[in-house]
Amino acid sequence: MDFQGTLFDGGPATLPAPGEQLAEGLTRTPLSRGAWIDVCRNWLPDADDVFATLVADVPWRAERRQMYDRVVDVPRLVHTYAVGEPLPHALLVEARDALSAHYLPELGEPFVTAGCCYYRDGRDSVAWHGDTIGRGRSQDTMVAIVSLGDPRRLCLRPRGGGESVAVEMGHGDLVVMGGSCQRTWEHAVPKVAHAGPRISVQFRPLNVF
Ligand SMILES: O=C(O)CCC(=O)C(=O)O
Ligand SMILES: [Fe+2]
Repeated sequence: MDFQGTLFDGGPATLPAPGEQLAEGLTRTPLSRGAWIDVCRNWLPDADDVFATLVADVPWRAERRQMYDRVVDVPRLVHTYAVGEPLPHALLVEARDALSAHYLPELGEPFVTAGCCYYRDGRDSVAWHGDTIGRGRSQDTMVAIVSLGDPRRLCLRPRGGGESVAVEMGHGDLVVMGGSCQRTWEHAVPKVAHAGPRISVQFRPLNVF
C-alpha cells in the first residue's frame, strides 16, 4: 500500500487542543451560491492505526442501490454509525468532538453520525450527488470528511452546470463541505486507473444524509 505514514506515529494518540489546531490548520475556499469547503491537511493523528482498525473492525456491507436524489452507481463498502452508537476507534470520537466544538458557533449543532465508506481500489467510487436525503435538501449544513489510506479526489460541481473543482483527500486529511454545498453543488469520488484502499469517515449533524 503506498500511502504516506503520519508524522505522529508513536506519539500520543490524541488531538491537540481542537479549537486551536483547527483554527490554525483550516483553509476555507468559498464556492458559489453560499457553498464552501474547508481543508486541513494531516489532521488526524495515528491515521495508520485508525485505518487498520477500520478495515478490520467495521461491519462493512456492499452498497449498490438508489441513494441521495437519484439512482447512483455506488461500488464501495459502507457502514453508518447512527446517533449514540459507539465508534470503532477512540480517535474518531475525539475527532468528532473536536469538529463539533470548532464548528458549533457556525453550525449551531454537533456532528452526531459517522458514515464510513471503503473504496477497495480505483474501481470503487461514488457518482455525482448531494447529501440531500435529509435537511441538506433545503437547509445549509456541514459534512466533515476524514480521509484515510490512499489519496482520492473529491470533485465538486455547481448543480445545473459550471466549472468543477477537485480536492485531493490524503491520509489523515480533513475536508468539510459547508453552507449550501449539499443543495447547490454536487460532489463525487471518481474512479481512477490505479489506487490502493481508502476509507472515508463522514461526520454529519442530525437528519443529514
Ligand atoms: O468518499 C468520500 O469522502 C465522500 C463520500 C460521499 O460523498 C458520501 O458518502 O456521501
Ligand atoms: Fe456525499
